[in-house]
Amino acid sequence: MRRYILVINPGSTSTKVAVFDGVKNIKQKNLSHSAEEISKFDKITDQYEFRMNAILNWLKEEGYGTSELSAVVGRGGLLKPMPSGTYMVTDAMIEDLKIGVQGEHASNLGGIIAKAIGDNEGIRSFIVDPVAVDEFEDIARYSGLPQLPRRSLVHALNIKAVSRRAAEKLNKKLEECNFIVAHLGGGISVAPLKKGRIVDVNNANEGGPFSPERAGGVPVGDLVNIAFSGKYSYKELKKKMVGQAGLVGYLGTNDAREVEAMIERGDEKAALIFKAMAYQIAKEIGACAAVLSGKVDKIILTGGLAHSKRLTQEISQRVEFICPVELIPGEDEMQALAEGAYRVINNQETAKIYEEEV
Ligand SMILES: Nc1ncnc2c1ncn2[C@@H]1O[C@H](COP(=O)(O)OP(=O)(O)O)[C@@H](O)[C@H]1O
Ligand SMILES: CCCC(=O)OP(=O)(O)O
Repeated sequence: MRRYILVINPGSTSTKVAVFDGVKNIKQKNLSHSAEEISKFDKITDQYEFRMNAILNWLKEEGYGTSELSAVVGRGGLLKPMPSGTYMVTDAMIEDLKIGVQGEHASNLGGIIAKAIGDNEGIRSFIVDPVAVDEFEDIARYSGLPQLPRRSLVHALNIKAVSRRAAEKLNKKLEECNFIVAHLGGGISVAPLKKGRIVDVNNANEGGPFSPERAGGVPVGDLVNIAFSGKYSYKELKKKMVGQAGLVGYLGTNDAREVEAMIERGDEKAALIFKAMAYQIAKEIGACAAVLSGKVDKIILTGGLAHSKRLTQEISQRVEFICPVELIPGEDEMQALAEGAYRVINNQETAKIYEEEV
């Protein structure tokens, strides 16, 4: 009997799910979730059943049973800062994913769902290059307020995967390249890669450019004022910053395709907001060029939003003075997750243990 690897990738606007035969993607579905659908849930862990059902229903529709799986691999979440690699999902990891030790994000469900399915079938579950991967240089950790160090929360999985692909095209090893990668998804990470290491990033959950549904960096004094205005509870304000801001806040949708349709219909506000998002992304790329002292081999635009010509042209015309811009729309995450699990089940690599690494 053939045995498959199930790949689960919960993002803020979607759950991507795929079945792999070895490292070959044989079936994939991107299940999109509207801001309205997601906003019903108070906490990320409350979405467990909703996302689990969506995955199991899809598997059933496609005619696969969980008994045909050899391993389950999920996108890892906001765990403690950790080195990159493939990790076994352990009980200690599950505890931290449930608490959300570095915050709330859909990717916290990746390991939780993977382990539930894996344990049920008596097979192994893994995560690969989670968003908590931390390769910062020490200089990047200072924020200006000693109590609040800057943190590495980043689309590490896709950033590493597309960077490997871009390095190959240059006939170089990743460790020989300096890249700036802008992952443009539900959240946005703009990261300088120095010799293949993510030495800084805006923090996709809390800073940098605004994104389809996140506020990004906002004026801090004004944020303190509204936090103490009595208008919002702690929970309401946290949720607003990561789920009801950005494109959702200005235009009521997290779907860039809908925003483009509004622009096509002549909506001037939508056009200006979309341009403003591009402007902020370009500005962050400029900052990364300074981190790399201008020695940049390539700027890479990736993630779902990199499908938008309007957005990538707007960004490119502001940054192509730095170096060539390459578009890798969508993501390599599903492939990277499957390959990470495959290397371990084929004994080419040993899975790391979370509690030994953090
Ligand atoms: N073909 C497309 N053209 C324009 N925008 C797109 C396209 N496909 C996806 N997007 C946008 O990309 C964003 C989601 O990116 P994605 O990387 O899938 O996010 P996540 O994994 O964080 O949920 C959404 O705003 C979505 O509307
Ligand atoms: C917290 C960083 C990861 C992130 O923002 O992922 P999505 O774009 O999938 O929401």
